[in-house]
Amino acid sequence: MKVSIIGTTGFGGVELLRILHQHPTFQIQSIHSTKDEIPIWEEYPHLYRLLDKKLEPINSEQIADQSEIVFLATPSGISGQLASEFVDKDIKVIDLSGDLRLPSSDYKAWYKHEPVHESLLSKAVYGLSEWNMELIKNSNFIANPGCYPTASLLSLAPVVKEDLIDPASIVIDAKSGVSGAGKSLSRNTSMSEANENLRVYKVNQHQHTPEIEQQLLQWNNSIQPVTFTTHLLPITRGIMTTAYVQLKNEMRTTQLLELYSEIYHQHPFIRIRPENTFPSIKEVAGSNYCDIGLHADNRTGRLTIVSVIDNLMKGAAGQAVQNANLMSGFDVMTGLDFVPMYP
Ligand SMILES: NC(=O)C1=CN([C@@H]2O[C@H](COP(=O)(O)OP(=O)(O)OC[C@H]3O[C@@H](n4cnc5c(N)ncnc54)[C@H](OP(=O)(O)O)[C@@H]3O)[C@@H](O)[C@H]2O)C=CC1
Ligand SMILES: CC(=O)N[C@@H](CCC(=O)OP(=O)(O)O)C(=O)O
Repeated sequence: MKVSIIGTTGFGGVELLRILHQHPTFQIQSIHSTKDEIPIWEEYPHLYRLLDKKLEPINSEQIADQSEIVFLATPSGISGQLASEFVDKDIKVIDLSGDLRLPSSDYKAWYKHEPVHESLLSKAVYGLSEWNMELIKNSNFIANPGCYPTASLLSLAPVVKEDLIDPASIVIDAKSGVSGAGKSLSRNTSMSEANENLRVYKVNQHQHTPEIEQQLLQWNNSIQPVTFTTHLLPITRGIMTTAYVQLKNEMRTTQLLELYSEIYHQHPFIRIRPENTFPSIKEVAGSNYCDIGLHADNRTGRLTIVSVIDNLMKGAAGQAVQNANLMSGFDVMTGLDFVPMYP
């Protein structure tokens, strides 16, 4: 199947290249950029002699004629416009941005951009692979989830769906490596500011807050607004979310681990860690895994759930290819069977 990438020179785009280059069924047809028409290895020398492709201008007609799947690894505000040029044609579109994940009013309030037209928005399926599998399989248009929502939602889904927690008690403490901010230079992600530092940012204003709440509410309509706080870690890849929730009734850690293991049993990318072990970011780096560890504190009645992903893989390009696999009728693992890059 022929696939094309727009926004190829960004961190999400170049991660898509890494995955798709060795995918057994998807074939990279064309790669697109607003930049000069140069070989991709001139922009990314690690691809020298591995990928013999030139960046091409974004000509939607031509891309639509040549591709069966288009990945949009473009910024919010841009993706929505580009998507509208493809969705009515008979090709599949997977968008990595936040443009198609939220209702217009929330998008406007949190992203501060003009939302896309309702007719386009209504066609997009939220691509949280493990939980929206059937909808994804039957869709041609995917709003790939944000990186933080992926880690947070996968960790909270079982207790929220099973109605085991006080719905007003959710606190998510989240930390990300700097590649989450994309390739553009910024002061906070510069070496001198980020290295040997830990910085909190967008306190109570992060654009992923409504995305998390929206999905939690679909699972359990009693859920109240969540506290979601993001921090910048001095590492390149990876996200850790630590969720704190109040259990409605006393439960043992073993019971909860059994529940999580049962629920995620058939989902190869979700690894539930044994009791008293917790995942670290490096244990999933470079892979599409989401690893989850948890502990119920019987002193406080609170449950602590730790979830780690690679923001560029399960948090972006990896989940996008997982969704493309689902849309194409392939096994989810196809082309995504990466062992984490440890150490
Ligand atoms: N980084 C991450 O961990 C995650 C990112 N995302 C989302 O994925 C998308 C891509 O993120 P990321 O790769 O990090 O971002 P980057 O900033 O690294 O790259 C974005 C790319 O978009 C292209 N672009 C910029 N402006 C335009 C435009 N006007 N028209 C067409 N293309 C344009 C650029 O490519 P060129 O210069 O070649 O045109 C640029 O390289 C974003 O929406 C981001 O929010 C989602 C989850 C995680
Ligand atoms: C570390 C870092 O800065 N991360 C970014 C993630 C942005 C992102 O993925 O944007 P979407 O809204 O399109 O999903 C942030 O926190 O804003």
